[in-house]
Amino acid sequence: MSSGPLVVLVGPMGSGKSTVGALLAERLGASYRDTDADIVAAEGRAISDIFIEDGEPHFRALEREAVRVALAEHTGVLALGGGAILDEGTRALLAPHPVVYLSMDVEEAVKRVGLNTARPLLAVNPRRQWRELMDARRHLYTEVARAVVATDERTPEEVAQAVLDALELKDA
Ligand SMILES: Nc1ncnc2c1ncn2[C@@H]1O[C@H](COP(=O)(O)OP(=O)(O)O)[C@@H](O)[C@H]1O
Ligand SMILES: O=C(O)C1=C[C@@H](OP(=O)(O)O)[C@@H](O)[C@H](O)C1
Ligand SMILES: [Mg+2]
Repeated sequence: MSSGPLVVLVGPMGSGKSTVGALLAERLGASYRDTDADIVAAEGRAISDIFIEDGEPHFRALEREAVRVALAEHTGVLALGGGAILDEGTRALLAPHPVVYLSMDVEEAVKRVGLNTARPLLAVNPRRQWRELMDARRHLYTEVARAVVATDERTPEEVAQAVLDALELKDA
C-alpha cells in the first residue's frame, strides 16, 4: 500500500470537489483537506487577491507547493483547485495517487456556477467560456485521473457513492 490520501479530487470549478470531498471524508471516517484553503491560510489573503496582485503563474507555483505538502502529509480526502492540473509539476506529483476526475457537462456548469459572480471566469458568456476552459483542460483531467465520475444530475451523495465504487473503497 502506498501512503498518501485515500482520494484526490480534481475537476473544473463547480464540479463539487469541495462538497463531495467533505461527504467522502465523513463516509470514510477520514479528514478532509482542500489545497485552496491551505493556500488562503498560508498567504493570509483570498485566492482572487493572489490572482490580481501576483498573477496566475505565481498562484500556480503556490498551488504546486501546497499540493506537494498535502500529498506528503495528508492521509484522508484531498480536493484540489480546478486549475491545479494546468501545471506540469503538479501533474507529475499526482501520478502515484488515487485521483478521481469529477466531470460535468456545460449545462450543469451553467446551472451551478454560471451566474455566480464569485467565479468571474464564467461571468460574461458562461457557455462559451466553459467550452474554452474545458477544451484547454479536459485532456489534462483525464491524464491525471484513475477514474472519471460524471456528476450531472446526481446529488453530492450519489457522486460520493460513485467515487467510492470507482476506487473500490469501503465506508468506515
Ligand atoms: N452534485 C451536485 N449537484 C448539484 N449541485 C452541486 C453538486 N455538487 C456541488 N454542487 C453545488 O455547486 C457549487 C460548487 O460546488 P463546490 O463543491 O464548491 O465545487 P468545486 O469545489 O469543485 O468548485 C456549490 O454551490 C455546490 O452546492
Ligand atoms: O479553475 C481554476 O483555475 C480555479 C479554481 C478554483 O477552485 P475550485 O475549482 O474549487 O472553484 C481556485 O483554485 C481558483 O479560483 C482557480
Ligand atoms: Mg473547491
